[in-house]
Amino acid sequence: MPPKKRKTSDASIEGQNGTYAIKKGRPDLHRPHPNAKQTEDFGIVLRDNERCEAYNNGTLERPIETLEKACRETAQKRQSITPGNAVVHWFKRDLRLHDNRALHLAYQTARENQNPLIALYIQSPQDLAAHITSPAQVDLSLRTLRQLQRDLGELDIPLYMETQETRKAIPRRVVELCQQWGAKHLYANIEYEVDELRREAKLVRLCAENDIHFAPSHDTCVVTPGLLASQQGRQYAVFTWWFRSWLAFLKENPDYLEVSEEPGSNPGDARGQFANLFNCAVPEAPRNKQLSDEEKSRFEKLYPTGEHEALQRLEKFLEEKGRGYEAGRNIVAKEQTSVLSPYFASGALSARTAVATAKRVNKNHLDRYDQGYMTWISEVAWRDFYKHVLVHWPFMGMNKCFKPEHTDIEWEYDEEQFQAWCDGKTGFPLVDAAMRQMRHMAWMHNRTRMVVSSFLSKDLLLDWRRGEQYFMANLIDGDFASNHGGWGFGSSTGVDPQPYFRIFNPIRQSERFDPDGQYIRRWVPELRSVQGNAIHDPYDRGAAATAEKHGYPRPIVQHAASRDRALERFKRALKK
Ligand SMILES: Cc1cc2nc3c(=O)[nH]c(=O)nc-3n(C[C@H](O)[C@H](O)[C@H](O)COP(=O)(O)OP(=O)(O)OC[C@H]3O[C@@H](n4cnc5c(N)ncnc54)[C@H](O)[C@@H]3O)c2cc1C
Repeated sequence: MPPKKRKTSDASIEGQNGTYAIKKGRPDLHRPHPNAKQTEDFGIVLRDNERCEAYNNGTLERPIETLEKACRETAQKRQSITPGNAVVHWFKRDLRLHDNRALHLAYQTARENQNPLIALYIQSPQDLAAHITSPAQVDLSLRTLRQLQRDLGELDIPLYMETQETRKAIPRRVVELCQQWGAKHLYANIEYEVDELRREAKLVRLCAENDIHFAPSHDTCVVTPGLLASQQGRQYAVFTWWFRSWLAFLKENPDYLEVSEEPGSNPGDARGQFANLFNCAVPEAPRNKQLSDEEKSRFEKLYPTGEHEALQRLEKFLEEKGRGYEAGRNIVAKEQTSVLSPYFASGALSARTAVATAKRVNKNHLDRYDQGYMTWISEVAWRDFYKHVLVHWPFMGMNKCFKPEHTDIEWEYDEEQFQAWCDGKTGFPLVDAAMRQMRHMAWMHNRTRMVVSSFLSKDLLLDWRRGEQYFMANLIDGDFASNHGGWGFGSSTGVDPQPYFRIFNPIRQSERFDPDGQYIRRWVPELRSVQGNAIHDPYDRGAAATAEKHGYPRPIVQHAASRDRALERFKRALKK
């Protein structure tokens, strides 16, 4: 059955009917959650559950609706704006020329009006701090900007970059720059996090007041958030149903997989006209986001810079590993996955291009022919799914769980155990290997992300939000929606989660997904000489002397007892 279209959103943000209004001055929305005292020590602001209810029953406007309303209410004004002397594209997490919706629109407008196109990037240390962006990701973005500047330069398009310390100042600054350059048209792609949507809404109004045409574009998802709904007109909370609807939508609307052309060269003498904007210095990483020289060169080797690399990796992966993906993707030592997530996160690669390319090599099918390609397409769809979820249930971006009762679970805050988990010293070899892989590569295999998130939240019963934060602070592919979604799955507190009573046994997971211990031996040198099955549980399987000799820690918890404790704690909160 084809999906019904949701009423509150569309591929174009303009022309919608808003039905919600913010009820201002509601103290219930600011009341702290009973667990807030404990979480605030870890920078986790936790409000009571009324906020979720307010979004769910429509008495609190969603940030996407705030943006839609701003676009709707300024639409008439926008129509009256005449072309200026330039068109601006504001790059954010869309650092590519290929298949970039807003950039393409910007170039079209520039060409129609014989205007030069100017590209803009603003680094905001406050934004990086708020999103806990890892130094590895900051470095990748800055490297990508350098590459982008070169590519744009070949088209005579300048890339102006600067740092704005205060995130609140950004909308005003963007308008100022447009005015300085005589630009009457501004383009940008929408970011779906709560603060970003609200900022975008503010900018839409500010631009309209200042005679600048700005209506941001949907770009980062293959299918725009808000377009898929169940027969009852609701947002799906279960991936399987949502994915069916996603596939049906793309079959009905194949244009959603059409990639946008790259911009062409600027007309006339753009170099002469905007000479001071060419050769702009790429911003420095803020102090607390800097890498050592050794880390820089390590990450650059692991994740070479830019969209050309991303597109090559995509083609190579599909050609060499795509068919074997379904069979091999869970074997953690096999390196059967694409490792494209850093490029999706920095925007060097669009999800649309990824799915369109996979469809092409899969004889033009999304859900037939080769199982490897089909599964890979469905994995890329998970990325869309979690963004749809965040847009519809914005409280998920406010430290809340999908179901309010899950926010009531009583978590532990044992610092020593948390540190052992971070350091890869829990005494559970697969968990430790994974945490050390992340420390070295700023990346972790999906299977082990599931294992370590389950271990933190169930075996250690530590607040999953601390793990979520630690991942963001360390992953090169940190992406709020996917990370939150993954942690919601592992801790059984999110949408479509692992049921709370199904608790991964880290030793069993190790036997299944690293059967010969190759991954463990690679990342845990203390266990390299351990033979056979003992690699999964050295202290209980006759390799205690070797493990001890090399300083490998004993397990910090007993899985069976921890499991019982977790079940009891979940049941108590869920009143089972
Ligand atoms: C606890 C936890 C935290 C996670 N945090 C992040 C994160 O911060 N950023 C991030 O991009 N992914 C995150 N994921 C999802 C997934 O682990 C990574 O996307 C994947 O491991 C990246 O490797 P790859 O590019 O080789 O993936 P492939 O297997 O090649 O998949 C291709 C692409 O599909 C997408 N994808 C695959 N699996 C998922 C998934 N489960 N959820 C969402 N998208 C998916 C990614 O964009 C990925 O690059 C998390 C998963 C868990 C369980």
